[in-house]
Amino acid sequence: MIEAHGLAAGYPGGAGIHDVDFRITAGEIVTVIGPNGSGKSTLIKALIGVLRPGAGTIRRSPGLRIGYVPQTLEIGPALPMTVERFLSLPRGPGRAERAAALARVGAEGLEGRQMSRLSGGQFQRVLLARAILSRPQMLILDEPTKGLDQPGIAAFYRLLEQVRAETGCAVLLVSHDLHVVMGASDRVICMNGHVCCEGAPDAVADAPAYRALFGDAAAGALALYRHEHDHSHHHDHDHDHGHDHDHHGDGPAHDCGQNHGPARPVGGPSE
Ligand SMILES: Nc1ncnc2c1ncn2[C@@H]1O[C@H](COP(=O)(O)OP(=O)(O)OP(=O)(O)O)[C@@H](O)[C@H]1O
Repeated sequence: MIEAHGLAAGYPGGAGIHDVDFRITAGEIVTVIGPNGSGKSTLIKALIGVLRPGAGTIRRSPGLRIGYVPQTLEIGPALPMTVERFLSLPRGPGRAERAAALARVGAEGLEGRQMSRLSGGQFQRVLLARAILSRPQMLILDEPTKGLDQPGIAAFYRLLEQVRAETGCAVLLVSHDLHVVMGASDRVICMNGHVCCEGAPDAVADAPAYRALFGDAAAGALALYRHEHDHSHHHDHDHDHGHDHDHHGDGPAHDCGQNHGPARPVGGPSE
């Protein structure tokens, strides 16, 4: 759906990403992880075309419909806007379509509520409802679970899996929720200015670059992930969420070490 080679993109002063090869295919859930400032949002912006690459190539499937959920969207009380109004801008889908989108993301009945008065989890669901209204072939979400508690994060990931299963859309997301990411992604891309390592969650979890970047957080997330994984997935090809982790790159993670790019010491996945 999207393929990039030798991609560099950034800002005056030199911050950004370089030498990134990337691809995502139909129906995949791919998560980009990495420390603060490691270029995750920059990669997303380049892929969706709001940031012009300084080098490399990006190819998108012709007519690719992308539903984008941005990292931040401030709608304060100074800007009164109901959920219904928010969903009807700018494309103007019909009332039934809006209600169906809200129902699909588990936010039914919120139409009349003010956006500024939604809880964090409700707000994220409404953003997702808006993104799926364009019937995207790919959903791109930049830290959609920021500010949610653990059950909220897990529920949101289950929701993404459901939407993927129902619509077949690919999902590309940025996240700091290491242990949930490991359980819910087909493929993980670990960034630090460039792609440090990538592959199936198991393979990335074992990659030295991943462990070097995330330190103790990596070990903790891995232990939790493996524990949960043992109990919740049976690899029997009968999952109700319609995918199988074994389909996607179960070889060793591609690991190009951690001596390139703007690496800086990090104590954990988020500040
Ligand atoms: N608009 C901008 N102008 C200048 N520099 C920027 C801009 N946006 C981001 N940067 C810089 O580019 C680098 C990568 O930022 P980016 O937002 O892609 O990181 P990130 O991995 O998404 O971080 P976080 O986890 O904190 O959201 C950082 O050094 C950041 O300071």
